[in-house]
Amino acid sequence: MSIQWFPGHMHLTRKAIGERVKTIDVVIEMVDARLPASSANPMLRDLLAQKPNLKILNKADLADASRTQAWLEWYNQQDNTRAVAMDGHHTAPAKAMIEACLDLAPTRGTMVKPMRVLICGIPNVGKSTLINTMVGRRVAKAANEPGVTRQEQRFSLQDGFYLFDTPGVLWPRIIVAQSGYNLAAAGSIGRNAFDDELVALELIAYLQQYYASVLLERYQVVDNVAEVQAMPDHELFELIGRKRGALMPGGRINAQKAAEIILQDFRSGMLGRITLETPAEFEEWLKTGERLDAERTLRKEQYELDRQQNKKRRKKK
Ligand SMILES: Nc1nc2c(ncn2[C@@H]2O[C@H](COP(=O)(O)OP(=O)(O)OP(=O)(O)O)[C@@H](O)[C@H]2O)c(=O)[nH]1
Repeated sequence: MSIQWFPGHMHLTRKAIGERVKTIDVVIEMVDARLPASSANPMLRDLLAQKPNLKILNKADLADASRTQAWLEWYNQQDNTRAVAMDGHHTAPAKAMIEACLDLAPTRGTMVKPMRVLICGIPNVGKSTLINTMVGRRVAKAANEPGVTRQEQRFSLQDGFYLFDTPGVLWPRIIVAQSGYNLAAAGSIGRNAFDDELVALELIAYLQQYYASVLLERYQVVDNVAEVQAMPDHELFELIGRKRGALMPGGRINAQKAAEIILQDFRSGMLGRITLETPAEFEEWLKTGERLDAERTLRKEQYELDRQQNKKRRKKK
């Protein structure tokens, strides 16, 4: 699936982060606990390599608790990195973020040497919500549409602790195919950048494999888990659409409407707590993605070389 969503302001964001990070003590990258690796930003990884890093797995209330635990362990094994999981609407876990930053940069956090923290994350991951929770009132704009945060803002969270907010960012290229589907399923990429039906089918296929009982309970279109697992994904999709009234005149399935119902059920948590990737799974996807990407780059270079040679030949004639 190719994703055509890359607003121009993201180039500016990259530049702004590069500048800002020079005077920053800890960088927080907020990711979506339902898809931690897919919602991380490879561009940030390079920009921020030298700084202590706090990963916030946000929307943990929507994610599978045991998988969240596995991700926290995976991140906490990495150098210079801590990870916490939270629901950005609640104050107590949000405060854990302050503790984790002080742990990562123990010499900062006083009036003389204030802690300067930068919070980054892809659009819609929940940065504004967390800032509003931390500050105790609505200072950052939160919305259920990607890309609402724009200007950099600075917030004082307590004496000697400053939080800088950056505009929403996304990478220019998604190397892992599954990441595109997972981001789309979670609603983290702009509408019209993807095909809802395709995304819903991918989601169903994944749920059949790992969360079949969730599909059984929510939609009750077959009698047991084994039937959910055995059915081709498009047949299950159609049964769900019919059951939920996604029909066109004449009784044909309205695939767009069926897809929207399923995606909305996932996004709102109506399907239950679900995580779309594990650390081991993502490592596999990444290997495949990087191999395909290297092949694509090679093909592109070869094409460019051929083009240059043809041009020279034409000139000689
Ligand atoms: N269930 C749940 N929803 C959350 C959580 N945090 C944020 N949300 C919701 O996610 C949506 C996006 O949150 P924002 O705070 O606007 O996200 P943002 O990262 O500031 O987004 P941009 O402005 O696009 O950069 C809103 O509908 C929030 O209510 C959370 O921990 N759990």
